[in-house]
Order: sequence, then structure tokens, then C-alpha cells
Amino acid sequence: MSSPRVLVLRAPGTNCDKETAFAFEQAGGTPRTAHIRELLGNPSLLAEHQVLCIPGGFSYGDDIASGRILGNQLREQLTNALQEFRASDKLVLGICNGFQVLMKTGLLDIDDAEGPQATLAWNDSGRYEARWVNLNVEPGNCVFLQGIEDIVLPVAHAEGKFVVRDQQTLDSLAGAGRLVLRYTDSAADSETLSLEPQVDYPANPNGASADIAGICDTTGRVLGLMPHPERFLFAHQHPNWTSKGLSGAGAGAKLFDNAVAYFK
Ligand SMILES: NC(=O)CC[C@H](N)C(=O)O
Repeated sequence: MSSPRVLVLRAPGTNCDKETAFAFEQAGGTPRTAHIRELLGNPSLLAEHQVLCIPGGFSYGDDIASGRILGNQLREQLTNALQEFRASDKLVLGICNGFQVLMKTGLLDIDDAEGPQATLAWNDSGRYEARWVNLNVEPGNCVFLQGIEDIVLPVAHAEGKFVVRDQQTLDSLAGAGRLVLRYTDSAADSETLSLEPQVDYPANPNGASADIAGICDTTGRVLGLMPHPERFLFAHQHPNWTSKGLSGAGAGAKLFDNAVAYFK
């Protein structure tokens, strides 16, 4: 297959669908944007695509909780179509609000018999955080992050604090290679795995447990992350690109390249 078809799903309040579709297009994919109503009316649309991406924004105005309404719609009304999609060796990406949505769908394998093992809560600062952050990638089987050790990306969210239920759950998620993306700074000890952040604000912009910025499912084919890779496709999007002498592609482009390369 030369160019995977990417379904970029939007809902009322989504605001990153165009740049996310553009990111997949730049990478050689064939994106198509669909409104949730269109997908609910025609679930077979999913089967026509190889990648499902839920982009960032404020779906349903972040009412109740970020991602809750769209997540519930997907979980309750498209259960079978989504599970079939994942089972057929396809990819799912949730960026920021899309991550918040994915957390509620079951696609990230975050629920166990006792309920959710983790959730995304309000930032410790109590406000929207828009800044650039440094991230470490845990080596593993996450398709989107292959070949990336560390990466600089922007975040822009108010409900991005990844909170894990307890230390045992944290250890088991880590042991399974699920904690794929963590905020870092020069003083960070990435070996320590604690419910408390090891990295101080603002390098950890929200106070996430163990500085977690993104997780994948058990297959490595579903990724949810708070940072926005689609906002760093070109070096000149970095605020210090001239002083750093950056040129060419931005670091975020690699995630989309990896997704497309998976189908070649
Ligand atoms: N950029 C986004 O996707 C924002 C996510 C969400 N609406 C929040 O503020 O937490």
C-alpha cells in the first residue's frame, strides 16, 4: 500500500483538524476529514481507512470534562467498528483533546475491572498552559515514536495532568512499556517512577504523575499524547529557530512519517 488513508475526525469545537490533516498529507498519507455525525451515520467509513486521528481542540466546548462527550459517543455508538479497526492492524492517534477523547473510548486499554487506571485532570496551575516542552521517548513498540529518543513539542491545554490510580498501576503500566512519552528537563531523573512529578513546573506543564505526557495501548498502535506534533512540522515553527540554527522539518513531522511508513 503506497498512501494510507487517514480519517481525521472532528466534532463541534475541534480546531486542529486542518493542520493535522495537512501533517498526514506532508508525510505522504491521504487524509480525509469527517464530522462525528457523518461517522455515526456511516460507521463503515472507518473500514475504508488505515489510520484514525482525533485532533486537538475543544470538542463540545470541553463540557462536563474535556473529551467526555465525544469519547462517550465513540465508546457507546461505535464500539464494534472501533474494536474491529484496532484489531485489523490499523493505527489510532489522539492529539491533546484527541488524547482526552481516547482515554474515554477504551481504545487505550486504560480501564480494568475497578474502572479507569488513570485519567487526565486539570493542570496543577489551574489554567491553560501553552508552552514548548522537552520530552523523552521510552524505547518500545509504539509505531508513531520509532526512531525518536527525545523531542521538543508545544503543549496547549488546561486538562492535561495525567493522573495514575496508584503506584502499583504506575509500575505495571511502565513495565508493559505503555508510558511512552514523559516531560523532562536537564535535572530530571527519568529512572525514578513516582506518582509525584520528578520534573518541576513549567518543564512538566501540568503536574502529571511520573511526568507522563503520552501513553500507548498494549499493541503499540494506539497513541494518545498531550503535546501537538502537528504544530512542529517545520523548523521555523520553533520560537528560537533562528538562534538555534534550525532548518528543514520540525521534530513533530516524524510521528506522521512513522505512521505512513508503517503501511509501506
Ligand atoms: N489544544 C487542545 O486540544 C486543548 C485540549 C482541551 N480542550 C484542554 O484545554 O485541555
